[in-house]
Amino acid sequence: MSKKIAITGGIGSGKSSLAKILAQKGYCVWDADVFSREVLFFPEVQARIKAIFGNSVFIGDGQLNRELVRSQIFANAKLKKSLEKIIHPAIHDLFNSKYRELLKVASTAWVFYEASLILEKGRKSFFDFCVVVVADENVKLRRLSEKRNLPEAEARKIMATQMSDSEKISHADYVIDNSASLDLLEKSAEKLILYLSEKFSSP
Ligand SMILES: CC(C)(COP(=O)(O)OP(=O)(O)OC[C@H]1O[C@@H](n2cnc3c(N)ncnc32)[C@H](O)[C@@H]1O)[C@@H](O)C(=O)NCCC(=O)NCCS
Ligand SMILES: Nc1ncnc2c1ncn2[C@@H]1O[C@H](COP(=O)(O)OP(=O)(O)OP(=O)(O)O)[C@@H](O)[C@H]1O
Repeated sequence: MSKKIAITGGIGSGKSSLAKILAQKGYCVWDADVFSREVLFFPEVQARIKAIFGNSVFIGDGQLNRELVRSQIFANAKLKKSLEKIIHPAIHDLFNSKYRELLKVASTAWVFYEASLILEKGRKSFFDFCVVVVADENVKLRRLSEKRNLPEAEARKIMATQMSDSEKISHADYVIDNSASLDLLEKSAEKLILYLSEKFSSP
């Protein structure tokens, strides 16, 4: 039986790093941030975003000016909600249509789905299993600033809109602490696979 396994966690916790390790091990891994970039090219999605944010949020080739939208939505909860109301249903539809296609050819595949807002949006029950990645706040802030060039003040603003790690942990089926090295994250990924293989029997 196929399984949908959510990987969630706060900004900078290491979801993408865990997802990358799993993909390197050959698992099927999808990324909600990639889906969100894809749906942003859908004409109906662009039209609705333009109606709220104005034409200037799209630059050449129909690309979203991400920095501009980021600065607007994390300073204005109403705008953030409006954007999510447009993008999230489109992402959900894309997931479902991809999942249906996958099941036609691989009915026992596990799909790992990396997405930041699964718990905030009450989407846990859509998945068979939910992995929460956490890391110490200072570690997340340092990584985001040094490796992603995201200033601490901006990172904190985004964190303030997300569920705290302690609350996320209370909803998790499995928790990975990624405060230490990438080698240790790889070991945690291996342990996770062993756990899932016992729980679900191998894919
Ligand atoms: C605001 C946008 C344009 C900023 O783009 P940018 O390239 O700077 O960031 P990126 O998309 O890589 O997101 C980085 C991280 O920010 C956090 N984040 C993004 N959107 C949100 C949100 N709506 N609420 C809370 N945190 C968010 C997540 O932890 C995410 O992993 C972009 O994040 C976006 O379109 N957000 C709305 C869609 C959404 O909710 N995405 C997140 C889940 S799919
Ligand atoms: N254990 C680690 N050691 C060192 N650097 C790490 C570790 N884990 C992640 N990083 C780095 O920290 C940054 C944030 O990690 P990552 O992108 O995996 O987080 P994320 O949870 O996917 O963030 P976002 O919510 O923004 O998508 C990245 O630059 C990544 O390379």
